[in-house]
Amino acid sequence: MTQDQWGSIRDELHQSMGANCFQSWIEPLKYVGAEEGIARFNVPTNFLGNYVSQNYGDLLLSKITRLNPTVRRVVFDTVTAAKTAAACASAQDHQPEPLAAPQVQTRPASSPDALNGSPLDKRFTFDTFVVGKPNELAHAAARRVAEGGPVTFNPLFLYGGVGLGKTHLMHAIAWELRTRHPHLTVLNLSAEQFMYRFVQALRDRKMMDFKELFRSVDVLMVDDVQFIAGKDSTQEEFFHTFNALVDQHKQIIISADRAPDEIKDLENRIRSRLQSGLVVDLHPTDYELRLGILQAKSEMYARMYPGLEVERGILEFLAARIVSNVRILEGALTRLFAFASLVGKPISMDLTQECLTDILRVSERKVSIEEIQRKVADHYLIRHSDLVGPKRVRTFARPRQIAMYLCKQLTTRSLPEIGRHFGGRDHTTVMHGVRRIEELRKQDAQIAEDVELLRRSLEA
Ligand SMILES: Nc1ncnc2c1ncn2[C@@H]1O[C@H](COP(=O)(O)OP(=O)(O)OP(=O)(O)O)[C@@H](O)[C@H]1O
Repeated sequence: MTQDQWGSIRDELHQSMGANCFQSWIEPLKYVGAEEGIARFNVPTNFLGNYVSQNYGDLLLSKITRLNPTVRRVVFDTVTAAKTAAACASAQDHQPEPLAAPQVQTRPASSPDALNGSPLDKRFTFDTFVVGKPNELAHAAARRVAEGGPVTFNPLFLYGGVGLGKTHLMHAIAWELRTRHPHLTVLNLSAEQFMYRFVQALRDRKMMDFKELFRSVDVLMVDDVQFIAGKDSTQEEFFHTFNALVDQHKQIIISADRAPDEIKDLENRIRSRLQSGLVVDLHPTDYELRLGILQAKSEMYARMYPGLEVERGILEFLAARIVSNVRILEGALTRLFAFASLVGKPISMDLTQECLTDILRVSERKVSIEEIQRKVADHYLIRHSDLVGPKRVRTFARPRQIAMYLCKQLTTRSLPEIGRHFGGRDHTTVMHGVRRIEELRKQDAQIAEDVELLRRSLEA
């Protein structure tokens, strides 16, 4: 930031604070320069430095970062005439006095564009976000907002269940804006942090600062907005902040675990404000999206653990079995790679089942062997007795193998148990059947489609 730019910030502050306040607190600041992310000011007394830091620190930082996004901190050095003289004298003695001047600092911003909001997670970018049917609309809307053009829908309201990628998308927007429009001030924080800051500002009588800060951002992102339900004063302040930013055509992005009209104890005026832009939901993941995410993450892990890789069959198994949320899916893969590298074994199906027993048990869906047999028999228009009976003609043998394969994929039953349900067959017969279908799925499009159809109808 140049001295001229500081001059223009001073003018703005003069306007907004009023002459008295400005003369008391801002006029005495001497801007020294900005280096390595720190903007330095000299102040004549410790008291003034402390006061300005506590009461106007955030405001100054927000104005400075708008002009110079690399600045993360504002530091006030107390420079008195006596100290300057002492420093000169000691320099002449070649005994430099340690710089006794206390440095009063504003709290460091987590990253330049987030001011003091939540730090942005480096992993949460558009590049690492896997798009599928359940999240394609949310992804498209996020991309649109991240372009940073004229504000078309305000707010963008993203909602969906736990671990479905809301925070990931919000951070991706922030990263993208940072690259495309580095001059924009993006504040990203959770609704809980918003409330915390609000309460603190009330307690410290710094509401002016609070209001100024929130009204000075170009893009405001609030995660988990359902948190403010039932908290009346926070809602009130949020409402005013929201309106002020919308009036200035500043983009707001909100996330929540449910739609605005499902958030209880939310004032109606806020609810209708939240609905006034674009409301999009992230649907629960489907099999294809889970598989896509697993593939992307396993490629990443394969780079981190040279020599370890995971076969598609195992990824398909995990995608079919872990249906809860992406966080658990990721956790399973992390554990699998860490475990295999610790025990020094390749990632096999046995190792997967051993290492993930607890996750697989919790995620076990209530699909029974009987249900699978019934669906398969209906699909191929054969009788149940032929499906499990001894006849080896292909019209019965192929559906039987498909049913065995689905039992292995969708239940936690062991091979011998599955064998018992198929007319007391041996576990090696079941294993052969499962492997056969694994191969055929790659070679025979009709079988691949049948298996997929059956799996979907069993999962539904
Ligand atoms: N489509 C996706 N592609 C890649 N990773 C994803 C996707 N969806 C979610 N994830 C990952 O899943 C994890 C959980 O996502 P995130 O934290 O964004 O969920 P959330 O919806 O904000 O959940 P919560 O409501 O618990 O805060 C993150 O590690 C994220 O990277």
